[in-house]
Amino acid sequence: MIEAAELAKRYGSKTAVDRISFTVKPGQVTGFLGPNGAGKSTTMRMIVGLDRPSGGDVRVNGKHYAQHAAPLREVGALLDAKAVHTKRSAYNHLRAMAATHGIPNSRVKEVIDMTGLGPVAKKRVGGFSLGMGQRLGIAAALLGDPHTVILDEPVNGLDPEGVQWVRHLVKGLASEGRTVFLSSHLMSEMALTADHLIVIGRGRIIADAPISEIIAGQGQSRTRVRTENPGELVRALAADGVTTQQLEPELLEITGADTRRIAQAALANQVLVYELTPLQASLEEAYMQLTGDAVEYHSHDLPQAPAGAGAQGGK
Ligand SMILES: Nc1ncnc2c1ncn2[C@@H]1O[C@H](COP(=O)(O)OP(=O)(O)OP(=O)(O)O)[C@@H](O)[C@H]1O
Repeated sequence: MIEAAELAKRYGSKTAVDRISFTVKPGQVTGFLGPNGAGKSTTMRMIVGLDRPSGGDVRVNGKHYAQHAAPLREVGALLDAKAVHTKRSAYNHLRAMAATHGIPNSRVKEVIDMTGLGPVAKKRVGGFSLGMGQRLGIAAALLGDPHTVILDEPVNGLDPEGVQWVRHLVKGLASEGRTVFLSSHLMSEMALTADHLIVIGRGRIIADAPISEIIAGQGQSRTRVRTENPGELVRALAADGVTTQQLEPELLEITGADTRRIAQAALANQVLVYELTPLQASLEEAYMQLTGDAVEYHSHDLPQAPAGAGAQGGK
């Protein structure tokens, strides 16, 4: 269990994390989601004592990270996959870590097997690809067989097989009752991996809920309607403050009214409707709606492309 209370971090005049409170529970995968610069890495670094909070508090299983007698057995973290001595082999790197924490060599072999590093374990880490470096970082995080696992962007640089492997690994760790906290800016990946989401933007928590609730709550109900008399239906619904968009002569997309209300309006006005389809917002749409105001670097802040550039494909 990770518990943050009013946790804050300032760098000079910049507030990276703005008095956030949240709990990461055991037995499920909690995703930590947010745009670039939202404060995810800073928060994770404070959890493991690598950054000192400017305010508030964060504890793992009731104690500050450094107060644990054997922190590596309590919390395993992947924070910066590149922070490894490049001249050592993966095996020697893990062995050195294990030796300083009283972890037996047999565990080193176990995590090498778990992370698929076997074939490259004796090679120098300096020559590792980004994906191999990520696997080594995850192996190091799991070395102490910790109750709590914190992974900052673990799928960064992994190929599709690697992404799937991380997904199975973290779900497996959670099913064993461990606390798993995982950051990403990849919505699609979170939808497949996380049970619960904490969404952060500009250092503040925007949402903290089960993933299903985030999807259901954010996407305003939209319905696709085919009717022989769209004008009449639009008039009937407009009176109730509902927004409609006519996509084709007999096709409407209606926002802000559920299917029952649309059917009632159609019945009351004797309008024939021959399709009524609720449209669910994708996680991507829900995320864009949530973080719309919280993105630090908007793409449209970039200089405009010259007129006509990139316009191919338009109809
Ligand atoms: N050491 C530092 N000194 C000054 N500012 C910092 C420092 N570390 C982070 N920041 C700033 O704090 C904010 C949060 O950064 P952080 O790296 O925690 O975000 P993030 O959500 O992990 O982003 P990303 O997805 O890009 O890694 C950013 O605006 C960043 O520029």
